[in-house]
Amino acid sequence: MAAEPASDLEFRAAEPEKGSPRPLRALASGGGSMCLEHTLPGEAAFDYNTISISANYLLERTKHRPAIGIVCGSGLGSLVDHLKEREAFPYEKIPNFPVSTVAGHDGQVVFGLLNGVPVMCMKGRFHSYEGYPLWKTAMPIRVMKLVGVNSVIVTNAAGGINDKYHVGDVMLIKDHINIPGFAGNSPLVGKNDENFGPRFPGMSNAYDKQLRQEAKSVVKEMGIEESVHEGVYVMLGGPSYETVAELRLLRLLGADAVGMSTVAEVVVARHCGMRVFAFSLVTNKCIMEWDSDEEANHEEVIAAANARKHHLQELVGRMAARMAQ
Ligand SMILES: O=P(O)(O)O[C@H]1O[C@H](CO)[C@@H](O)[C@H]1O
Ligand SMILES: Nc1nc2[nH]cnc2c(=O)[nH]1
Repeated sequence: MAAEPASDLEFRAAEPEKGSPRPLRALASGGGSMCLEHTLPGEAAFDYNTISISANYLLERTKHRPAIGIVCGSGLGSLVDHLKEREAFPYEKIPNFPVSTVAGHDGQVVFGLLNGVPVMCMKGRFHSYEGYPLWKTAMPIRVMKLVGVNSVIVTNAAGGINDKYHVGDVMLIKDHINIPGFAGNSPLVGKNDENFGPRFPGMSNAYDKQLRQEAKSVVKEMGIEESVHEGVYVMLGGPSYETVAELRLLRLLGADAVGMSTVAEVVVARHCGMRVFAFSLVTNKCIMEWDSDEEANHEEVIAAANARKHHLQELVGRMAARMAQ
């Protein structure tokens, strides 16, 4: 008699190509609430029709018709806790949607009114270190697009590389460095779907200048200029945090803050013509000295996000109101 699998997940080897190492796939064995898919790098991205199924599922169930989307970073799910007329959809109920597996990422699409403005929020995002290919980490952006969203607010928790940055500071993102992209790992790899955008999208104005100006004026209104900067975000794959040598290299490259998300979402949002406003909350100061005994950890990331949630809720709320004008 075959042995029962020890858990919900059953690991089995996929058929390898001749001469290639054996990749492992984790498949849901059925009945469990979690479906962890370790997809292979070459797997084709969902096409327009498949994404339409996810979007239509939501459109048929929500009364809201948002033009603004919000992606909540680690520990920043509370950004959407005060929505009025809230309607929440767990990721596992939405057809074709991935599931969140990281602490601080709840796993719900939440619709509602933020300062009277209809918004669609991702309370929890996906990362490549969870086993998802980059196109799948950014697939919710395409769902947003088909729901009617034309501008996104993307948030994240990040380590501060710039030595002027302190824990709790906000960095308005003016540009990014796409390290996975340097190695050909992009959410747009594969056959281009012209329904979404062109084969070769430009990225030199990824972070909308006008929205950054609006954000600076909001920050002034809120009286928090001292703790807000503008800078460059660098994305690495994670899940390990950086070594001191890596952080020194990233500083030399011109990065001000480092994380493991955001860039794929922004690339996909720009590919399909959305306007992007993005910011990082600095949740930890990167350790740039070899004689330091400190180490970055996810608990401090979540704690720092929690400590600043009220300011960030206000920043996002005020930006949504301006973006809707
Ligand atoms: O980028 P978000 O999702 O905010 O989270 C950041 O925090 C986690 C590490 O603590 C990583 O997932 C990193 O990317
Ligand atoms: N890569 C990376 N991601 C983070 N997310 C929050 N802090 C950090 C960090 O220091 N490094």
